Amino acid sequence: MRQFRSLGLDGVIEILPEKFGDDRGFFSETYNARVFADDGISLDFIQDNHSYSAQVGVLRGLHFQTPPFAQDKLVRVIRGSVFDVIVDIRKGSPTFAKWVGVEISAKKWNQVLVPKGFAHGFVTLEPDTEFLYKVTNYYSKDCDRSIRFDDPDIGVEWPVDLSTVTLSAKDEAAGLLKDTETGFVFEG
Ligand SMILES: Cc1cn([C@H]2C[C@H](O)[C@@H](COP(=O)(O)OP(=O)(O)O[C@H]3O[C@@H](C)C(=O)[C@@H](O)[C@H]3O)O2)c(=O)[nH]c1=O
Repeated sequence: MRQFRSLGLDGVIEILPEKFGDDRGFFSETYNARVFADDGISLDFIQDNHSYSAQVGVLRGLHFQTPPFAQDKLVRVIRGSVFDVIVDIRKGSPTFAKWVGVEISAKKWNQVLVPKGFAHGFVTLEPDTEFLYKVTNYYSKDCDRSIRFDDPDIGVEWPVDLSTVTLSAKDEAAGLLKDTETGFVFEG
C-alpha cells in the first residue's frame, strides 16, 4: 500500500511506495498515475531526469522554472541519500518563503512531490548519490531560475558544513529570493 504524508506545506507530500522483497531482490511501482489520482493528484509527467553526485556535500538549488515552463517534480533517490528542501515561493501565499526539509534515500525508498510554485534543492549526504525525478514540463534554459541556498530570508538549516559544499557556477551566482520575480500565477 502506497502511503502519502503531508510535509506541512500546501501540496508538498512524501510518498512511500511499497517494496516487495524476495530472494531475487525487490520489485516496486515507483509511479502509478491511478494511485495518485485516487489521492486527488492528477499530473502529466513528460520528462524524466537523473543526476549523479560524486561527493558528499554536493548542493544543487534552490531551483524553479517560471511559467510557461513551471514544473511539478516527483523526486527520489536510488543510490545514496540527500537532504531535500522545498521552499514556497508563491507571492501572496501565507507560507511564502517557508521551507521544509526531508531526508530522501535509497534505503528509505521515499519520494517527494514538489508542486509548481515551490523552489527545490538538495544536498548529498553520501557519495555516489543518484537522484531521479519526473517533471510535468520541459526544461527551459530561459525560464530556469536559481535562488541562493543560504538566503537568510529563507533560512534553510542544511545539515552540512556550508563552507565545504560543492556548487555549480549558476548556483554560486544565484540571487536572493527578495530580488527574484515571484509574482507568477502557477496554474495546475
Ligand atoms: C535541469 C536540466 C538541465 N539540463 C542541462 C543544463 C546544463 O547544461 C546541465 C546541468 O543543469 P543544472 O546545473 O541546472 O542541473 P541541476 O543543478 O542538477 O538542476 C536541477 O537541480 C534540482 C535541485 C532541481 O530541482 C531540478 O529541477 C534541476 O534544476 O544539464 C537539461 O538539459 N535538462 C534539464 O532538465
